[in-house]
Amino acid sequence: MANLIALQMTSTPDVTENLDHVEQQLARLTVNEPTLVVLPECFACFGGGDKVLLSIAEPLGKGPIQSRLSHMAKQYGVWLVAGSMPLEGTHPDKFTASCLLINDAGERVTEYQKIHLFDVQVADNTKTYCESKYTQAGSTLVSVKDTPFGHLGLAICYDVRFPGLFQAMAEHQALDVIALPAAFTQKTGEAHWQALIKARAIENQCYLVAAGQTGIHANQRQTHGHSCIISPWGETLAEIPQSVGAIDAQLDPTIVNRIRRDMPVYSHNKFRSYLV
Ligand SMILES: O=C(O)CNC(=O)[C@H](CS)NC(=O)CCC(=O)C(=O)O
Repeated sequence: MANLIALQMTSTPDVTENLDHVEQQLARLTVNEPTLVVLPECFACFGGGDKVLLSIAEPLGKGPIQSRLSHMAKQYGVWLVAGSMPLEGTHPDKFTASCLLINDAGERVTEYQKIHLFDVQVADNTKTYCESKYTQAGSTLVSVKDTPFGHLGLAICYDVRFPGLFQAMAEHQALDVIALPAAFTQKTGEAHWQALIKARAIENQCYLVAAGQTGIHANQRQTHGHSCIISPWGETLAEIPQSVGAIDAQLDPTIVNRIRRDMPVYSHNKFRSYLV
């Protein structure tokens, strides 16, 4: 057994304030089994604009944000999926939206760079989202086999709309958990969030831990919240509507195995590419 946790936040442009908040939440946990804590997209800095994000972008493996995350993971004995944070890319005017997986010894296990960027018109007060203006898209799928949580897949926010990403991660081995840091808009979240996260959990027959931003941010953007932990059968195991805080659920591998035994969609699938 293992424990799955999502932190829901209303992050501000102030990095120290946001990291202090993460630390307060971690300090409250009782950890006596492997614990995965998923932080929202842009947990360290939100609503300050792209110049601020560019100014705090760190090289991979170096810098105050990564160093503090590593200390916290070790001190509180948890695995961290550090939402997304800006890291220096290869383009001088852009950063990557990077999700770091840090183990309970404080070591970086992997980095995933958001692949699908949110260049979308939304009928809210922001109207035009153009993430690619300041974000350099990733192009590599990242999942990690053999974690204490099984085969763990990483995806960020808008990525959840592209089921092919998850199918590709599961090509050779089914996913056991999907970690999904997010900052869904209030508008699109109301319409689609729950259906999307449930669909990804059901079709992959895996746990899904979705950690969201919530509330109204410094730039007046409103995010949807509704952080959720979904079971491999599509049940909502834990949910926090629009407040700030933590939710948790148990990961039980026997449930995953039973669902896959009774309904073996993974082996029934005629569209896995190596079968075609
Ligand atoms: O740019 C930042 O400050 C932080 N990044 C985000 O908030 C990102 C890109 S704008 N948001 C999303 O991907 C929302 C997706 C979404 O809402 C949907 O798919 O409906």
